[in-house]
Amino acid sequence: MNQMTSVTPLGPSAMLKKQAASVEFRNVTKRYGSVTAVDSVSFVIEPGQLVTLLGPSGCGKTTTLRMIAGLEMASAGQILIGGRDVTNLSAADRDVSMVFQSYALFPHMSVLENVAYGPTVQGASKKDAVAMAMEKLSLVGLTGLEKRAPSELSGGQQQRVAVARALVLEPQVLLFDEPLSNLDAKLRRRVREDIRELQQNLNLTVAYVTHDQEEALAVSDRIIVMSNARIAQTGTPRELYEEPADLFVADFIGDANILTGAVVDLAGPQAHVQIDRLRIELPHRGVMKGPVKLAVRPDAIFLDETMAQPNAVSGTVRKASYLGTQIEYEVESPIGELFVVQYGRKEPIAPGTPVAISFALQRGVAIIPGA
Ligand SMILES: Nc1ncnc2c1ncn2[C@@H]1O[C@H](COP(=O)(O)OP(=O)(O)OP(=O)(O)O)[C@@H](O)[C@H]1O
Repeated sequence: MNQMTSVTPLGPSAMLKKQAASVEFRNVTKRYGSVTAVDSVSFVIEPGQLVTLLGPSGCGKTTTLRMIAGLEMASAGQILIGGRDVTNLSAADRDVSMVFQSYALFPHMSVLENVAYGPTVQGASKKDAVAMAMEKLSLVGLTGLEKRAPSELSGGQQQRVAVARALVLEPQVLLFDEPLSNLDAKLRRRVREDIRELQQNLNLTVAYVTHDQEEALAVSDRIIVMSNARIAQTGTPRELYEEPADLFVADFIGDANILTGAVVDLAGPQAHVQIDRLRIELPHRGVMKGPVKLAVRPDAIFLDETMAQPNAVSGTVRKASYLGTQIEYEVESPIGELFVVQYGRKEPIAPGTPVAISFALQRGVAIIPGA
């Protein structure tokens, strides 16, 4: 594989600011022999949006990203960038740049040379290439470090060089393949915020691969959740968290208590759901009367020691962990073992204490259709 970050040629208009472009997959499939890595996937990334491809190892997200770049060719289907069919175009003809997980910096070149390399190879004069590189290094906050070798930089700084090198040819689309995986936990948060800020300030179209759901929730305009080579659900972070389409998404995005209940009545857009002694009303999302699964977020469950709740299930606290900003509980109840998170400065409820369990109905409880 070509380890050069940029896969974009420098055309005559490369010095001009380009418009962010859309990316569209129409029933795209990728097969490696008998393995189907991506199976008839369709989506649209709107211009100027940051969209993450999120899913467990082996679900097909890297293959999808590499097909946008033209580093893998689709076995079937159509890929459009900015409305142009690029399905059969090589990487060099797609106007796309990629930041690789490993950064792929040239160790024997300075920071400046690394960033100026792409424009130089593509025919820019040395002066223009240096000017373009300096501008991008300034954008990523590395002015002053131009002469250093990559080995003289921290992991976070190396990552920024990789971003500057991908930006320098002003591609229509920028791709990130697990960009934070070589950084320690503390840096990760800062760098992901930097990437998001840069993307928004420059109005870039970005496709971003991660298997970390928290990272995806934090940086994305929209998330494409993949499972077994297919799309499980596409939506904003909030839509995925609050209205997971199936048990896989409910479990993969954030923590969820998966409970069994029954729709006992349908009234307009609302479903009346019975879970033991709890009766709740939720938007029905196409469910029929009968058994359903519910995904209940840990912070949508309330525990009350007074036991005086009319619409509540009784339970017993089994474990309480005080974590500073939150207290986490394991609670035993007739509706199952519950994982509960409470925020705010409170004394933890002691293990063994009987509690009344109720749900926040406005948010954090979702019906899973078809479950
Ligand atoms: N070059 C290849 N030859 C054969 N099979 C491949 C090849 N590349 C990927 N695959 C297979 O395709 C499937 C999807 O791989 P892909 O790398 O896209 O997954 P991923 O979601 O990015 O996983 P990870 O998070 O582990 O990188 C996997 O089953 C993988 O083994």
